Amino acid sequence: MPLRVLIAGGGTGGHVIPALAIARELRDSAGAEVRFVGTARGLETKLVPEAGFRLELIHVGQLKGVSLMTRLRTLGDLPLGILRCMGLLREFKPQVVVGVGGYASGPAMMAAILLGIPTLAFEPNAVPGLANRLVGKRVRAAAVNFQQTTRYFRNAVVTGIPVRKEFFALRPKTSGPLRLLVFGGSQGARVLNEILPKVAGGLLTRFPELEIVHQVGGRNVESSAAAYAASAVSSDRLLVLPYLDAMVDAIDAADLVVCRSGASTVAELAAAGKPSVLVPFAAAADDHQRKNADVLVAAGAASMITEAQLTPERLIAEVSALLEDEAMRLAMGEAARRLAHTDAAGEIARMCLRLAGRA
Ligand SMILES: CC(=O)N[C@H]1[C@@H](OP(=O)(O)OP(=O)(O)OC[C@H]2O[C@@H](n3ccc(=O)[nH]c3=O)[C@H](O)[C@@H]2O)O[C@H](CO)[C@@H](O)[C@@H]1O
Repeated sequence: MPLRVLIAGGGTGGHVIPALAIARELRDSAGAEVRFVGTARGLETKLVPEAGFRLELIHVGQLKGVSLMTRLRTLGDLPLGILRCMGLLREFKPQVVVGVGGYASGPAMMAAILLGIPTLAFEPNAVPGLANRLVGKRVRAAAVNFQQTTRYFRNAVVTGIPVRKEFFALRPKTSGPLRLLVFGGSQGARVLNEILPKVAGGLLTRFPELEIVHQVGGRNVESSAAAYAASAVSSDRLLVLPYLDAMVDAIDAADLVVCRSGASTVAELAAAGKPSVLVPFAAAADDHQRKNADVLVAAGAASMITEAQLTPERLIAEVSALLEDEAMRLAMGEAARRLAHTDAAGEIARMCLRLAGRA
């Protein structure tokens, strides 16, 4: 009988993308049948079917950044969400349930715990989000990215973050046109969208070979185009995009990346061995993007500009210094690569097999 694994959670790319790396590994190396549980408003509705996995939807309201009424309603709906997950579990009969954090993760993990199905939590950030904090001490095992995170869980192992295998195959870039890649998280980043139009013109003039590719987020294409127009930046060496579907290719083609320091993003930069200028999202819970960035900076793999320090002058200075210095970029890329966890997906898949008694 094939191994069956249910992966629960989603919301942003930061939850869904590592979940897909785990799912592919379970399918390809263990022949497992993997299904997902998510909610209709998460990025899973796009990415999971595209990757060829089945997605079940449950209704879970929001708890963070919403009114008290909405929070109460979300809590009131929780038992129904758990019941619906228990129904899904009885039907699919997985031997393991993996919770990756985000909306659907909490009810699905609670349902699995109530039914006595082995659970594994995955937590990419230094301090777990709400869903994982609630179930942390009741899961059978957990896979985390930081040593300090192990204390929130039972049987936690530092595996690192699973990223798409293709990132590891990228080689340092030493030819082709000079390219700067700028992106926010899966939704873009407002501070980058505001500052790039103020620095792009100067950079394009200073580096006549330079191309800039800027991912602004699905909802921000028009406002960003207007901001570039207002700054009189118009060039066939500037490309503004809503979302990068082919992130591996985009990173491969870049000499330097300016981006946020979400957990998967920094794991991918490490796997790809790519130098970067990181601008942590200051409002992230427990300032966790800063912690993610600190790890790369301490290793000489990236430079960091906090939002408080972010000015056009500072950004131009950091980016120009790196665009001018290929040796420095290559050294940073090598340092990044040394931080990569090369087998996180494999380790997590083997943890699932052990929990299912298949090791
Ligand atoms: C604003 C916020 O709360 N962000 C959180 C969210 O970020 P976010 O969802 O941005 O998370 P990550 O940086 O972890 O991952 C983004 C993922 O989206 C991919 N990508 C991004 C842009 C694009 O155009 N195309 C594309 O494929 C990246 O390659 C990466 O795999 O979850 C992360 C993991 O819990 C947290 O560390 C972040 O702090």
